[in-house]
Amino acid sequence: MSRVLVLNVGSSSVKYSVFDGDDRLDTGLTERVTDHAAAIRALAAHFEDPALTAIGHRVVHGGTRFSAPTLIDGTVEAAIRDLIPLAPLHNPANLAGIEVARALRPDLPQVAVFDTAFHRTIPEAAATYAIDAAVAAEHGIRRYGFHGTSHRYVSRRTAALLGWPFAELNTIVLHLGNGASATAVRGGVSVDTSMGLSPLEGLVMGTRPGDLDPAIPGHLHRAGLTPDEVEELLNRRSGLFGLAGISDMRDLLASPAPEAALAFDVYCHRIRKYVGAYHAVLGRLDAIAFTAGVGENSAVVRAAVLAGLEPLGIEIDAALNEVPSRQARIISPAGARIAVCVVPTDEELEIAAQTRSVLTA
Ligand SMILES: Nc1ncnc2c1ncn2[C@@H]1O[C@H](COP(=O)(O)OP(=O)(O)O)[C@@H](O)[C@H]1O
Ligand SMILES: CC(=O)OP(=O)(O)O
Ligand SMILES: [Mg+2]
Repeated sequence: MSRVLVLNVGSSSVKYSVFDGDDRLDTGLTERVTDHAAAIRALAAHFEDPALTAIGHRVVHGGTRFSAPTLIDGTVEAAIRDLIPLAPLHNPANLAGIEVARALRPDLPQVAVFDTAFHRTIPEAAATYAIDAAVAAEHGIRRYGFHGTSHRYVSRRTAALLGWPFAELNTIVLHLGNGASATAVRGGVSVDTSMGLSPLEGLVMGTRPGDLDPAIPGHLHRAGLTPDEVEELLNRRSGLFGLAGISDMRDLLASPAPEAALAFDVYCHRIRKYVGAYHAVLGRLDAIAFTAGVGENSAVVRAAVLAGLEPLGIEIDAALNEVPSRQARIISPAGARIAVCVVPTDEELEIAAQTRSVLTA
């Protein structure tokens, strides 16, 4: 039996799990992380297990080069490093995880599982930005999409929950964590997603704005901010934090400040827009799945996002929505045309399976 340690280093959290096959032997979560390298080093004891056979890593940006899980060597590590400008909150932290793992267990194979991989199926019409085609080609400017490991896992779990073949179900997955993204999944395949070249586009997040008028960065630059200051503003001082000074949804919901109420409204309005857009992209919509920290735990957010969408066939049962549970579950009324579900993501389980698939291939 192969034993795999998985590291999932996100923008605000570090998660690890140890699996024997699909059995989770151990798991842990550090939240509200600012120093990722220190949070990873604190896990050193978990790397020492002599029964480990591999280490699997979540890596956020894989560019066009990686569409499958990949055994990490110096060349792969350099490629992940080259993509840092496109994922400045994530790829450095993912590399820190790889470096700590290599230092502690040079004897073990390490595998990278990329957030971008699931989205390599997005059609050109959705992946192409309407700018000068030669400039876009020269600079690799296209929609890559992120959280793909989660969108893949959750869309498959949603099909299992509903008893539908994965290859026939059309789903909108709303991954609402510190980073957040929406994906339209048609028959098991990602056909559009809200994050783009980088994990900045789309939904409002803890510290990132999501969609913006593209004039804004240039306007701020001409007003005196350096390009690095604009990047910093957009990655770390926007989103819920920019609007209300609070990036964590639990704290935002507990705040009585009017800025917090506005931030909540902006956050939910943006998600609603994407639900409508992806309903149109899919044509026939069968299911909406809420996942990740906010999506799994906040009944208030789920209710606000979908309120008033009954004319689209989208409805939540208020009592079912409020039931606290860690299980995948349906929260739409019995007989609803579109199933609304809460489906806990498990990026670590998916990364462990993909890690094993590389080593047994
Ligand atoms: N009970 C809850 N109610 C509302 N939000 C929650 C709850 N539990 C966690 N969250 C939110 O989930 C977000 C973190 O989600 P998570 O998926 O763990 O993040 P990451 O993007 O770092 O992986 C935070 O904004 C946190 O406040
Ligand atoms: C891609 C991304 O935003 O990831 P996270 O939600 O972990 O920050
Ligand atoms: Mg996450």
